[in-house]
Amino acid sequence: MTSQFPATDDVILGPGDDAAVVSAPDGRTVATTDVLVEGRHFRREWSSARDVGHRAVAQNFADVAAMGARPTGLLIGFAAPPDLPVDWADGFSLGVRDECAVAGGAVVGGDMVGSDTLTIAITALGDLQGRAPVRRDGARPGDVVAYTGHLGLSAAGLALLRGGIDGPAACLDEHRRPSPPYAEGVAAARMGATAMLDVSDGLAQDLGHLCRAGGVLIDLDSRALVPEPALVEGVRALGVPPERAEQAARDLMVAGGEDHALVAAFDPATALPDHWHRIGKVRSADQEQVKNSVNPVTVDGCAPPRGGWDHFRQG
Ligand SMILES: Nc1ncnc2c1ncn2[C@@H]1O[C@H](COP(=O)(O)OP(=O)(O)O)[C@@H](O)[C@H]1O
Ligand SMILES: Cc1ncc(C[n+]2csc(CCOP(=O)(O)OP(=O)(O)O)c2C)c(N)n1
Ligand SMILES: [Mg+2]
Ligand SMILES: [Mg+2]
Ligand SMILES: [Mg+2]
Repeated sequence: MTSQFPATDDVILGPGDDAAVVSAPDGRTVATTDVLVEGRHFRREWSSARDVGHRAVAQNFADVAAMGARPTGLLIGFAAPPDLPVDWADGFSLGVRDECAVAGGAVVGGDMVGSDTLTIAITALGDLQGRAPVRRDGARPGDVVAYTGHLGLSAAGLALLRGGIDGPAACLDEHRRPSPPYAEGVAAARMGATAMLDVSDGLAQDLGHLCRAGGVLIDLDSRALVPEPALVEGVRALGVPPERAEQAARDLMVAGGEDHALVAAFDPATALPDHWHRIGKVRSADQEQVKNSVNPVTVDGCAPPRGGWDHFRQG
């Protein structure tokens, strides 16, 4: 499984010994881990082995990017039932290899064990290149909130798969192989982003973490949340009537997760990096207000949609 993973300049010693050695020129390494469990995070009927390889890497390197770091190394814990076809493991490895090539990191090690449930536990490393990490707790009142990447496509893709609907491809593809804007994490850090995270659970939910960490509130501007045409198309394919499609798509942007878009706060005097879209503002709050608030994140001053899925269960 390991020989097909190419090394990069960061790899001093790759897989094969008791541990790998990855360079960290400035002495600051970002480390993060995420686990994917069959049935909860992916289904073999909905995603190919190669898709799952892509997604496993993307989910982890998105967290590296969200700290403002450059992806360097990956360690892959692969726990599989004994009857897992060898082809599946090979396909998974190809997906991992190809997503590593996109993100810029390398597989430096891992472990393979037997398990009743197919489970993939990845640890990802990144290089801060001498910068301070962009944390969740740095947003200040008055900051602009902006995102880059996709919002809502993956959630639409999941709803389409659940409904057995074969399209539009842009939604299904984003669910199967999310495309985090890795390089934008570094770009945002260079531009002085005050706080940042990747959207895995849903925009409003994840921005809630940023609010609670920073003791602030965030209000999103619905006019700035412009759904991409493929998302509106996906919502239409789910059976939402045309007059409600735009709003349903916007709700998916706010409530859907797993696209691994990057969302960050910036000082209002800073020009946003290219490809970033302004979607809201950080507001001041007293600590108790934030701690006790069910919805520290609002849209036009109102509670955000609770979840994207309800819309489609109706249809
Ligand atoms: N079991 C755990 N042990 C230690 N830290 C954890 C554990 N689960 C989550 N964390 C930490 O909590 C933070 C948020 O985790 P999570 O919500 O999974 O983040 P993300 O959505 O970015 O993957 C991370 O810093 C993560 O490392
Ligand atoms: C089969 C299947 N069912 C449901 C989902 C939806 N889903 C699973 S986990 C998740 C949220 C993110 O996962 P989590 O494990 O919390 O990742 P993290 O936030 O740690 O990156 C979502 C929306 C899915 N991806 N696949
Ligand atoms: Mg996590
Ligand atoms: Mg994250
Ligand atoms: Mg994560």
